[in-house]
Amino acid sequence: MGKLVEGVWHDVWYDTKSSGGKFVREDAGFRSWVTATGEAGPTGDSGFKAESGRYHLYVSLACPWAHRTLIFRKLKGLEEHITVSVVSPDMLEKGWQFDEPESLYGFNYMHQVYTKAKADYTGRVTVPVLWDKKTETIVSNESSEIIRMLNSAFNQVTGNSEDFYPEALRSKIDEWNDYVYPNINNGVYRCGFATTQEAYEEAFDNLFSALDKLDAHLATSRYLVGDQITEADWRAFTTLVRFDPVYVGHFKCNRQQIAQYEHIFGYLKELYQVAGVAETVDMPYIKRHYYYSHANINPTRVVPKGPVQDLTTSHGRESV
Ligand SMILES: N[C@@H](CCC(=O)N[C@@H](CS)C(=O)NCC(=O)O)C(=O)O
Repeated sequence: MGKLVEGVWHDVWYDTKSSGGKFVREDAGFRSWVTATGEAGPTGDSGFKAESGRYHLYVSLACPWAHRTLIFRKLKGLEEHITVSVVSPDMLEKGWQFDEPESLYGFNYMHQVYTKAKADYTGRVTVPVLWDKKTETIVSNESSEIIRMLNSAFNQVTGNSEDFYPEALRSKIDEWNDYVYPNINNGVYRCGFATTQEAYEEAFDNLFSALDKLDAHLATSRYLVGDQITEADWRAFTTLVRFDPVYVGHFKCNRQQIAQYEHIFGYLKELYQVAGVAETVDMPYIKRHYYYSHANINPTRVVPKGPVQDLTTSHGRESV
């Protein structure tokens, strides 16, 4: 784990001293958009037109943010149009690395992808990364924006017009995202990476009150926003599916398991059972990444065997 400073790799853990023991996630550095026409999106430069075969995703199967992009690639029929490289589950002193040299340039480390895009880059080397093979640069390393691109920019390429961010529901989706991101998606990391008791307890309380609220909402609402699956659900899903196998133990999110939440558990199973989604979930890889890579949290690097959890059984959500 570390970061680039003016293009040079430094092996440093997160600085929580300057924030009272709290983990604060850095903003992403590359913020352009692929669009249907190649015009600029809401931020960044123009010139990234949606074309088959032009783009490449760098992901970790463990990372909940990268996982979002894999789900959208799958559900939007983009597998034959956007290629993928998967990093090794083990993120060690040199950050994300590849088990085999990656296919585009033969790089062994993810930080080489960043310095290929910007030789003097300063910042964390995160996944996911959406790479443009044509101009040889990073389009975006912000998953919330990558999934919006995948949701709509390639519709003419794929003929798939399924919409997980429909105009009429946007304000409700945004509202849920703004609540779920700090308290749940990043909330588990704020528990696990806290370096003071106070910072941990604050994150823990926020996390479980948010999960309580989610459970109550899902008692009467089939999905987060009404009766159709939206982006807000996929953003929640990637954290919920990792919760019992990883976050309960490794990140000390142990007031209760998701399996003990009546409504969230059925909701998690239903999302898992959507065609194609289970194929994006690699639980042995996910567990190996967290328990092996964060040696300051788990110095023995022993990966727990449990829990035994079957997400393919009846979810019972039809009646909600
Ligand atoms: N804003 C980014 C966050 C991505 C992120 O933090 N990814 C983590 C893995 S889950 C990462 O690569 N961390 C490496 C690091 O912080 O050095 C996004 O949503 O795309």
